Amino acid sequence: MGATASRRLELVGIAKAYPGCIANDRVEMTVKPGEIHALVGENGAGKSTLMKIIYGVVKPDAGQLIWNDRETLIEGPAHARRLGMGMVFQHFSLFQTLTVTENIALYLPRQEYGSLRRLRDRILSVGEAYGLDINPDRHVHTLSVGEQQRVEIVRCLLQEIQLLILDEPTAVLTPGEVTHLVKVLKQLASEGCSILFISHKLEEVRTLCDRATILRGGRVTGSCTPAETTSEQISRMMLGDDLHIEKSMGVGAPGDDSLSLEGVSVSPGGAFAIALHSIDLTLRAGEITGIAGVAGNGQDELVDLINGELAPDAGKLLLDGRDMTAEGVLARRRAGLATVHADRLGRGSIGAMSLTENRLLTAYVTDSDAHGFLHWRPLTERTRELIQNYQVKASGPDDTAASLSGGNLQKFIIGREIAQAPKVLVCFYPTWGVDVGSANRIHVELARLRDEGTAILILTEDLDELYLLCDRVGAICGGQLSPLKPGHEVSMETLGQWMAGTFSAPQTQGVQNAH
Ligand SMILES: Nc1ncnc2c1ncn2[C@@H]1O[C@H](COP(=O)(O)OP(=O)(O)OP(=O)(O)O)[C@@H](O)[C@H]1O
Repeated sequence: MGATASRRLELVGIAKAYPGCIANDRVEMTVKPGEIHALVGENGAGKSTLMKIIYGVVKPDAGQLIWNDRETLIEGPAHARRLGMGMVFQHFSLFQTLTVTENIALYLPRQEYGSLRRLRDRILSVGEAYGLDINPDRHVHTLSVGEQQRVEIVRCLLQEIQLLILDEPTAVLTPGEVTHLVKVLKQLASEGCSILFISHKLEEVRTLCDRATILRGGRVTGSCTPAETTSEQISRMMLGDDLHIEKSMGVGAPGDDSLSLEGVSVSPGGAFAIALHSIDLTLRAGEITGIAGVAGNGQDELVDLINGELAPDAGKLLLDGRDMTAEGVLARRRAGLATVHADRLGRGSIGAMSLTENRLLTAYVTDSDAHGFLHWRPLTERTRELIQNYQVKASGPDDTAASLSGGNLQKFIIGREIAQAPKVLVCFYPTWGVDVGSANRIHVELARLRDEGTAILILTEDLDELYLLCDRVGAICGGQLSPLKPGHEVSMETLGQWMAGTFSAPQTQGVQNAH
């Protein structure tokens, strides 16, 4: 029946309210068989909620769902999967202590995969068929964000699938990986599988999707054929007429060395962790340095090393000229180091805690008084300011982190770190899942922080963002750092080669990185 249906999915009057917020307001939408359909909208517009309703994770307050021309009540995700739906969530639903194969086994009915060995073989063959390289034996906690996402995608492709829902699947992929994924999605669509795709990358929506539905404040505000619509027109449907995008971030005026790694090496902390080899890196006050790289090439280790969570085997770390190699996380934070982690709901925040409490997780150094006491009222007030300044969609400082949409949580976390005016800011994926307007605000704030003298390190796979923001760019591959050079001296092709590991040996790094 699925193959002959005229509508793979139709939503009629779908509504969902949370305390203090209407997440979906009488949403109407149709997805045809084999159609790649984008759902776009600002942070908190209700996109994830709508996807969760389709997939049976969230029950709507009202409305109907028509599946393959028949009204259907989705009882839950297992039911949705039996019907032929698969979903890749924004925050991965993987068990960290289990292997890739074990995780996927939990998701499929036993009769479908037989034994773990057979499942392992199927994972390998599906991964190979779609160019999604994953090792079925690795434990999920050893995988980078990008690798975990590949597991989620492969897991959906193991079943007979008629509708694949992807909540920002490309946000953490490199351009090469995105190209791969686009191929996979186009192939699936040509086989009749419909794709529902949430993305904040409007150019990607324009090149990939047949139709787009635009949500604003929980309501459908328009739909279009993306190839025939400009990104600017789509942005206006999403954000209204007040959209203003600052296109240039200016350039830094580098001052003194704020943080230096001198010949730092780290042996792998676990069976699958990446060793760092003789890293020389200097971050200067008033400068943004950007490091590109395919996920899982040592970025996590580099951040943990700078942060004080990973001790080096050799080499030195200097913060503001002080040797802090032997110091831990707290001492480094007190010395003015701040970090925005890749994992925003886990390391970046605690879901069950309020926004004020989450602010305190890292701001207690700046927010406590001279005697170490905390004063709740000013803290709440500062949290309220943070919510306003970064236009975080929340009803107030008492909201839990888990109740925020992904992009709004990202805005909150990055705003929290910027507000502390650190001397050094290390920032993983600064605008992951953030809509165009808010991404621009974050870029402007990062440039302002740089101009005030902070040394900023950005790790991202978004090369457009890297070139837009960074004064110097480089790449990390296999735990080795490429040269770092001004953006205008490094073409995207060269940077792509560096990401693939084609650059001079580490012995010469000190020379190449010298300014
Ligand atoms: N479990 C929840 N409890 C309370 N409020 C919620 C919950 N889930 C979502 N919301 C609220 O519903 C609104 C829509 O959230 P949703 O996650 O659907 O947005 P989104 O469009 O996917 O945003 P983003 O682009 O940031 O991912 C937000 O204001 C969010 O705070």
